[in-house]
Amino acid sequence: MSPADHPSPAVPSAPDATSGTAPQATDDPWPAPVADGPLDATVVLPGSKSLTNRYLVLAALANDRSRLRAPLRSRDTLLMAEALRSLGVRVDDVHAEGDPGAAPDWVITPPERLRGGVRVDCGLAGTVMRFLPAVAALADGPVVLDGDPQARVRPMGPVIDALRALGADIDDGGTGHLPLTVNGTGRMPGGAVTIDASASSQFVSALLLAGARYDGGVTIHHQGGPVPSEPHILMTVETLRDAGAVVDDSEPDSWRVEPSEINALDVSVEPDLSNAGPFLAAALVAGGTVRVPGWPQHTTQAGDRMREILDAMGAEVRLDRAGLTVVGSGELVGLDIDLHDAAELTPTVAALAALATTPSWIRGVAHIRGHETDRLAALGAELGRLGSAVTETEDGLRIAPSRLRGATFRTYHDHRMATAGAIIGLRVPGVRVEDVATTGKTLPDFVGLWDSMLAGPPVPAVSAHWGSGR
Ligand SMILES: O=C(O)C1=C[C@@H](OP(=O)(O)O)[C@@H](O)[C@H](O)C1
Ligand SMILES: C=C(OP(=O)(O)O)C(=O)O
Repeated sequence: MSPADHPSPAVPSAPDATSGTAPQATDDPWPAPVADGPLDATVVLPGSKSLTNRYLVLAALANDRSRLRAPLRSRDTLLMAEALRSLGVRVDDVHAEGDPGAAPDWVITPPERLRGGVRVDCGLAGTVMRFLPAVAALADGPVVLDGDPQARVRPMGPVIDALRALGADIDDGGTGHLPLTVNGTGRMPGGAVTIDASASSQFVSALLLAGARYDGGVTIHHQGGPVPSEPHILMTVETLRDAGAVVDDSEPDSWRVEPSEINALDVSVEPDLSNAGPFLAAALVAGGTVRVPGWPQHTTQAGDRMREILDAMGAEVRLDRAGLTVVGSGELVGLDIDLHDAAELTPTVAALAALATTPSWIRGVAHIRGHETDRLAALGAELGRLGSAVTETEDGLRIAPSRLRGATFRTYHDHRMATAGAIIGLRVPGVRVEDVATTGKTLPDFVGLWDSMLAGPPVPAVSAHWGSGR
């Protein structure tokens, strides 16, 4: 990876990070459209949240200017960019040469020293609230982190304790939650730490991403129940290696990042495969074909598991160089699945299961009670409100076939609850999704993309020569 070229025409920085980007002036609750026939759509998904926020963090800690091509601009990534700016990092919009019409890249210029004496808004973004304290420990003064009211109940204790054990001074008022202050001193000793990461893989990712810049690097041993969402840790390891860091992940539940410089990056962000989930699911529910161009052949994104899930539920799934194509008949069957490794797919899979003709059991996702909301309780309540025979278990959901009815589908500030409601609305008239704009957390203009998918391919323009006798 080579450092980015000197940025040419910079345009004003990104839009307001606190409100997201979604141009979603729409009714609330939003009447989810019913599909009136089989689909025939190609959906171009914006970049991955998880990759964009990892690249931003690494670029902020790098030894030179980096360039992120096709980054995701959504609430979570704009909050990350804004947080890094407040620490003194420059994040500029720069148009690719010869392509002024395309969305600008991000060019990231790290400062000499990360600046303290600042406040960071984490919103409801797990990646910001977990990754940023590990970065803030390298700042030269106090960094206060806070977020949305629901962010204040998301688990933070293990990452706070681990950072303390590695040399950070953190004041969380004894709560183990946001808000907290990291009293940075400009350097971190680092070393070895034991952590219980059973509540979130993001604790491990946070320590690894910043750990290369700690004096002694970081060695992490996990002790506790199984670590969820492991592909996300692999994503962290691979992005670190792309930036020249040396990472050892050869032993289970143990990771080591050596102290080193982080090289500047010049990378294109893959489309967000978890956000692709609801669109691909639509092919199964409405019947017809949905294509997602740019689906990577190799990826660490957990959303890649949608291929196996859709196949198991009855779709025809084809991955080729053009991207992913999913063809459905409108009939779908249930499945028995452990989603521990791909927990963020649970709301999408649960919505599909509620429309299936046979029972489903989703297991292994107890920790998603600590996601944007308690997702098991939220899915239990909202699928139940639509008439689904859903039972919440300690670590998942059991869903039996039943006749669904329209109702208001509450979303609890959770983007994936909103898209789950939209999936069911394709088949069930009268589903109204509360606060659909919450999808802006990871996907700008969800409603616009959904409407375009339902509208089908553009009608070919009438030839200028039509009727001219040729
Ligand atoms: O590191 C990341 O980018 C993520 C890790 C996972 O978190 P958990 O390990 O808390 O499930 C995932 O669910 C989340 O959407 C994104
Ligand atoms: C769990 C999720 O997000 P976060 O990064 O906020 O943890 C998610 O996007 O499903």
